[in-house]
Amino acid sequence: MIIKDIELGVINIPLARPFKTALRTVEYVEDVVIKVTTDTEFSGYGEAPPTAVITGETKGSIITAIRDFIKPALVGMDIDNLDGIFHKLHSCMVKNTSAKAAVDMAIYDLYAKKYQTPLYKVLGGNKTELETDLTISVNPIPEMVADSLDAVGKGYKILKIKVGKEGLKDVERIAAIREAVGPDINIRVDANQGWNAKQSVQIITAMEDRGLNIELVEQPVPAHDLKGMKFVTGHVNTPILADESVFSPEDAISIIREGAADLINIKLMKTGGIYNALKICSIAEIYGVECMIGCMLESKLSVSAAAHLAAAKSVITRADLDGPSLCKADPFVGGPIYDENMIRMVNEPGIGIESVPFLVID
Ligand SMILES: C[C@H](N)C(=O)N[C@@H](CCC(=O)O)C(=O)O
Ligand SMILES: [Mg+2]
Repeated sequence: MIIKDIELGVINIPLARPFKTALRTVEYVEDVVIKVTTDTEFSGYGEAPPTAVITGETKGSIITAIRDFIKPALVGMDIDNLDGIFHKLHSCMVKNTSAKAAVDMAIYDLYAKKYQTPLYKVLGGNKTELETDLTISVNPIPEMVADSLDAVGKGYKILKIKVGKEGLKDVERIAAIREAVGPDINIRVDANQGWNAKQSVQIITAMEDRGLNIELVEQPVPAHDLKGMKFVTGHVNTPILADESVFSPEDAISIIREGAADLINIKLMKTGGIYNALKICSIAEIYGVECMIGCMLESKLSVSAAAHLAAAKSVITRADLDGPSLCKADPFVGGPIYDENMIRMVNEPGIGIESVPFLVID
């Protein structure tokens, strides 16, 4: 099965509610989607969100990276030569991890389709369902309480609460949500780099002293501040999860060796796809560190690639795969079933997405 072409397009899906973090506010999923065609009837699909504030990529940069660098490197290669394909993918240019992720997942999609097997089984997995959290955007406290209660009413048992914009006031945010949802709901907190190290210790300690029972705090300090993250991890009891600080397998080794975080959030858009994400899984297994699988503002296509990875790896013990649930519509046919907090894997070959409606870019 020989790679013939990589077709590019864009999907535009409105979000059910504006998505607000310490880094940005977004109202649409407006992602690049690709179709890798071959000399057979099989095609593979991939998706890349332009998350400029995290990966540095824009819609334009993703399109250019794929069209001008990745496609010329991969056209003509045999899908069975996975190792060769991924070496070329990662050596044809540096960074541009979301562009690479879209192509990586389309290649895995094709490989699994060739062998008529669901991707998670090709990756060696046997989990048939995953439980995801739902993200609550950072807003005035009464709105966040209402959104949290709404999520719990829909069956979510894990909430990921966005904070990081108002310092110590975040303790009041979490206290109000904890009081409203009760003790049985799992609360994760994501500051998206919004605090400094000392502030983080003060805020997290205050949450601990008030008995708010937080499962973990995600990326409290700026991505580059490993020293600060290590300070926080060493001075609080709540587990610290590294997100924006870990893109590559090398980053994972540094964070773990430094003791800078307790947990790692793997996102295909940071690793450049499944190939490097598998390396992070192996590193985490060796060091006995658990991982979360996360997503950016992505639709069902790329989130499903991440779901396949999570279904394959026991070291991935937590899922933040709520992208499809945040979207107002699902334009795709096939793939895993997103039933609020539960993601159920299905037996279709590859990622499972049968068709991708997109606008073709010349
Ligand atoms: C969507 C997901 N739950 C999430 O919060 N992802 C990111 C932020 C993604 C973005 O800004 O697109 C995270 O920080 O974990
Ligand atoms: Mg995060």
